[in-house]
Amino acid sequence: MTALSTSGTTTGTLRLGTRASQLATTQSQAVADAITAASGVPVSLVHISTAGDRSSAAIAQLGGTGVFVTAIRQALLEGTVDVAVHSYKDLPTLPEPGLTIAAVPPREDPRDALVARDGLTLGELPAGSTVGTGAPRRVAQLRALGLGLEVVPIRGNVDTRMNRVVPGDLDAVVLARAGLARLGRLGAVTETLDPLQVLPAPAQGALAVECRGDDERTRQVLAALDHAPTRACVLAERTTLAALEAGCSAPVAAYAELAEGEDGPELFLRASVTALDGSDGVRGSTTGPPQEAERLGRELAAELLDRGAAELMAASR
Ligand SMILES: NCc1[nH]cc(CCC(=O)O)c1CC(=O)O
Repeated sequence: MTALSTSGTTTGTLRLGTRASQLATTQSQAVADAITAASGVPVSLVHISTAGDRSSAAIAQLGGTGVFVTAIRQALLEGTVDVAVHSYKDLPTLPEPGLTIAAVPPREDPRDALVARDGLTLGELPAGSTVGTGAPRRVAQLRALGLGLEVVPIRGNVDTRMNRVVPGDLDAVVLARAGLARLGRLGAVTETLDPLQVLPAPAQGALAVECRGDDERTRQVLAALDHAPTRACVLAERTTLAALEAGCSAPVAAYAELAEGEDGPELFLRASVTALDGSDGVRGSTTGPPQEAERLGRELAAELLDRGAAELMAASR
């Protein structure tokens, strides 16, 4: 197939805006390659600097992970780029006027991963061990395990965080397995955390490929990358988060899986809200057809709110 010449540039090349971090450029390049493989359309990467990259303040203080997204979306809306690839879990739950998520590619393993000294697992770390993570959801769930772990707030890119596991610094860090997979760093993982212990963040491991809503040609090109099962799971998880009226920095986890049931595909959705100090929490689950992902998310959130989720989140602020 040959490239059509109706994009924002005269050459037919799609311009894909990306942050300069290694994770962002790696996943952007993977999507760029998939676009070209599926449609023959050439894609060029354009680096964009965001407030989150320029500051080393805690993400929560900068206004949440949305800081990584704003500058990229601005470039899309201004027309300086045609496509953006986001880590889906970093996107605010409110849709952005003028933009559309044109593709949700197949998801990576969404679970969290432990990178610990001496090959240790979570259960093998002695009480008092230091475990680094910046995400309130991970902080709360790690404390709730009751293992006596000392959770230490850290941030920075994947390599910066992994490099903290050295004698005299941290005993372990917890990261998204998907980020390590994309960077080819799975060899450092000492345990993939069971969702029964640490439930992943809504949309963790998934990508959102975004373009302007009125850019029909780009929408059509990107549609070839869409994976309906991933889209349904992410929709269920993010609807739960939105219905809890929680931001991305609330200690909220949600994880949907698709399995083949007797009457067709079944979506199994779990969610939790945990007090930041780990002293209390609520968990719930529901199942139903993937076409009803939004209803499942709303109903699970309503159940958790009934059981005290709002109070847990308020106490965690
Ligand atoms: N919060 C930052 C962030 N946003 C997306 C990923 C990579 C994994 C993913 O796509 O979910 C990470 C790193 C991490 O949580 O360790």
